[in-house]
Amino acid sequence: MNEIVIRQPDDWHVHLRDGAMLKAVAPFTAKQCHRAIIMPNLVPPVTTVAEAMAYRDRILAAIPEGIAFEPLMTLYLTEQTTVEELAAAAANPHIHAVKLYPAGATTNSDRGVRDPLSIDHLLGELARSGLPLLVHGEVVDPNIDIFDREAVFIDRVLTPILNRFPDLRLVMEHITTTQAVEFVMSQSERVAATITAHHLLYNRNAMLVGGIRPHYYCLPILKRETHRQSLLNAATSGHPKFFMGTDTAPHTQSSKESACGCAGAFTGYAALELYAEAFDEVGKLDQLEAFTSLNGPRFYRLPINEKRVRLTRTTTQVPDSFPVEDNQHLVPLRAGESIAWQFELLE
Ligand SMILES: NC(=O)N[C@@H](CC(=O)O)C(=O)O
Ligand SMILES: [Zn+2]
Ligand SMILES: [Zn+2]
Repeated sequence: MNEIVIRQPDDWHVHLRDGAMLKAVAPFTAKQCHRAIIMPNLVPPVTTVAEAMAYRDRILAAIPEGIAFEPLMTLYLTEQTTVEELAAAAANPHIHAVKLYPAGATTNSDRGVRDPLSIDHLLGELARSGLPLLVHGEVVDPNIDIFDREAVFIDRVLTPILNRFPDLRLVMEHITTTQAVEFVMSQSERVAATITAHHLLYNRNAMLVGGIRPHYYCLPILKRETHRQSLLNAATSGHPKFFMGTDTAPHTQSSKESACGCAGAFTGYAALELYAEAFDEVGKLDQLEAFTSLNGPRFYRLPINEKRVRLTRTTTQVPDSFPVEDNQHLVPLRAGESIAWQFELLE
């Protein structure tokens, strides 16, 4: 297959940041996706409905004229979040989820929740309203190896929470392991998962063999090949529990290429092309549309997009970097290499 036409996708996990970075990256996501779930881990985080509405306005102001893009806002759960704020979020048409970051688990998660088993009043409210809880699923226990943190989180945190709240709707974000695939499959339809393109395309060798490659460092960290195979099976299965969430997570070149570099990979400039490569690798391009454009709206109870997009098999060169501001640059995943597909929105 050298060409494929599918419904326009949505990205169910993006970091658009703020200020100059927002202006630099928002157009990329808006060019490909009609909607995107906007992660709230700004500094300081987006914790109230009022802050989410103000951030939404800044995002819309960063989208080029003539592009129809809908930011689907989320709130960042803290230990100070109130039940009233969550009820107001559920009643707001622009807020579509609430995000749980275990404190210290990832970029800008310091204000997250130290003990996710201590917020039953908040989880009870989400279960009542039906507003989905999106979870960065890794424990922060220093005794747990970084490659095991997702699997341990399932046993220690996710299982008890889901047992306590049978109505809670939950998305395990950016899953990276066989254990996560099996866990999500073992649950009812109220539990789903996003999968990134980079976790479908790469195992940990990409980050560590032949030199340490900071642009492949993201959290949860790339795992071994068997896990990548499980993710590929899940994503290309057509099962409605799995959908696209790029976790495009831009950081400036200087903050990535550092003795203590930030976690996050910038893939939003070519999200669909990268997913197409992964699906093509296993001969499953016919399942791409379910993953990128049908399963997400179904879980979030939103209509399917009307527009179509075309992917054409054409080798395209990836720039070494994109400008942000002044001397700041953004290095994309695959910088200086090529991508096998080209994206086009059909009007
Ligand atoms: N994925 C990452 O490695 N980084 C994300 C945070 C996150 O999604 O965990 C970021 O905000 O940079
Ligand atoms: Zn995360
Ligand atoms: Zn993320």
